[in-house]
Amino acid sequence: MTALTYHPTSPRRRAHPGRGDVVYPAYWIAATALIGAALLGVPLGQPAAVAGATLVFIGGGLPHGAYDIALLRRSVALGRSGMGLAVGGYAAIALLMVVLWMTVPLVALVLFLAVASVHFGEDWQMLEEPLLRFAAGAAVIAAATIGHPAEVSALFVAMSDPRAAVIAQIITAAAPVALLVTAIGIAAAWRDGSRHWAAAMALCFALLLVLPPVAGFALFFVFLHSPRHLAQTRVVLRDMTLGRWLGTGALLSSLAILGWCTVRAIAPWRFEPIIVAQAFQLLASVAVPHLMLSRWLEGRLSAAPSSEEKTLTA
Ligand SMILES: CC1=C(/C=C/C(C)=C/C=C/C(C)=C/C=C/C=C(C)/C=C/C=C(C)/C=C/C2=C(C)CCCC2(C)C)C(C)(C)CCC1
Ligand SMILES: [Fe+2]
Repeated sequence: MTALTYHPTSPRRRAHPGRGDVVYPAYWIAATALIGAALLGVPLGQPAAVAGATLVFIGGGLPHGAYDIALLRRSVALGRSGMGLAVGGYAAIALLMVVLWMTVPLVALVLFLAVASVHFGEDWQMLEEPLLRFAAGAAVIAAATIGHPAEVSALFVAMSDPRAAVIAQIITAAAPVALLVTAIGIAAAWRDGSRHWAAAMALCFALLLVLPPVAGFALFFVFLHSPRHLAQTRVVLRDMTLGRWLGTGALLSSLAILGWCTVRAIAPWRFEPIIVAQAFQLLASVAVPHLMLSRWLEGRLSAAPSSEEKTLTA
């Protein structure tokens, strides 16, 4: 992994050389283990393996959004009522997304995929062009879909309704363009010094293409996307004790799961999605406030660069 340091650059360049080049050894270990399992013929697409991958992406991925409110508190001074408003607003937006899943699941699915593309595109801070970043974000979905159209289509349908198969078809049609644009993004990231990230993402896209979709997604989400967030967050919240850091992650992630289970138990649902579909619906629900907050915080930081930003955006 590369140290989280700031690289000074020309004031006209948005992206800093080597910026965002954060990959931990755990990623290479997990990727190697998955390749080994696939070569040994482990059935990674079977229900038990999908359930395992679901546990991994919920347990390992959910905590990375748990510090959103703590980050907000570092950015603006919040009194008691301000805190209540922030937490309430965050939970209300997530709840609104849950209501969308209940009432218009197809709209929720389209919104989820769009939000995910923008959010995963934020990992590509080394790319200056917003369209390149969006394509790179969308390529995570595109690679899994073009590699396993039937499985992804079935998952989309399980999350929403039978018309979702058309969405999988549209993504399959658009996938070559997204992947081609992303290849340019990878080359640019490599050229500009973010070599660990470029190599890790190139391998991840290849694995998303060949491995069953939930396994490939768990690898990306838990070992590439979340650690980047967590590393940046830890820099800002460095004075949090380890106990409080772990406690916040565990508590808020558990609350999000508990909230999901409560709503599922008391609200009238028209359908009963399988567990992996529900796990993606839960992610989608917290993804919306997570994206809104991360964009707002980034906007504030770029409007008022501070010494903290120098480390935060490294
Ligand atoms: C603070 C707070 C809280 C918590 C929170 C949290 C914990 C968050 C998290 C957040 C997060 C954690 C986010 C995430 C995001 C994610 C995403 C955005 C994802 C995406 C994905 C996708 C898009 C996928 C796709 C697919 C499918 C679905 C199938 C298969 C294939 C594929 C892979 C393609 C609460 C609510 C309790 C309360 C208030 C405050
Ligand atoms: Fe995230």
